[in-house]
Amino acid sequence: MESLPSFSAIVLAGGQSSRMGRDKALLPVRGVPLLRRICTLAAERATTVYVVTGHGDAHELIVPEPCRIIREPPPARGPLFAFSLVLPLVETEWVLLLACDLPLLTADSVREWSEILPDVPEEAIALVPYLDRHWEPLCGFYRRRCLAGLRKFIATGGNSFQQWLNASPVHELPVANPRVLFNCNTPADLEVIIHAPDKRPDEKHHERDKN
Ligand SMILES: Nc1nc2c(ncn2[C@@H]2O[C@H](COP(=O)(O)OP(=O)(O)OP(=O)(O)O)[C@@H](O)[C@H]2O)c(=O)[nH]1
Ligand SMILES: [Mg+2]
Repeated sequence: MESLPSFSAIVLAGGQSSRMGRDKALLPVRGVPLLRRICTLAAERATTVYVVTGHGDAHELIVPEPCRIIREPPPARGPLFAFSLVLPLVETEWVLLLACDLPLLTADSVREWSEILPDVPEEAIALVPYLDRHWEPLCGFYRRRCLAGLRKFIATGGNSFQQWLNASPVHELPVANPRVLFNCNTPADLEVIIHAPDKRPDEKHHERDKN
């Protein structure tokens, strides 16, 4: 049997959780903190998992053993910048970038998506879901060599994933079940996940990130 393509993972966990009102990464869903859940899932498939956070002391206690915590110095400068900080550490051609607030993402989806990697055109710098005329940048794969373009974009004052990806050659990642991308940003989103996890979380009822 052909072996699956290898990739690393970067989990971003250094946000301010201003809409949630408390650190999302620590929120338990069915007894497991969101950050711990996503790290465990990523570690099932990725060769190395990097967790980028400015909240290192609290996060160290819940991040599972094989993951590497990369402490980001304050002030937090947003997800695009945090990604650029850790990308130089990545040794595989592909890296899966993940937010910590994806409670419905499954290891099966990640495995399925990773099988597409060998077929992504050489010129593409990333394989990212595109739904409702928006990229879902914090649940997508990036080629390590996107770093040069990313640094240039940041140097010109850029901080939006949407703008960066719109200006770059990106391959769309087809997502059969968009529910797995559900993003838990607010107390209302958390309610849905805790009390009605099987209800289809409605796009209209959860706030999109402004990345
Ligand atoms: N390391 C790092 N992660 C970040 C930063 N900003 C956001 N993130 C992470 O990126 C992911 C998506 O961000 P959001 O869902 O907007 O989270 P947030 O910024 O904490 O929340 P809001 O303040 O409500 O926008 C989350 O996993 C955050 O923890 C940052 O400056 N550094
Ligand atoms: Mg979010």
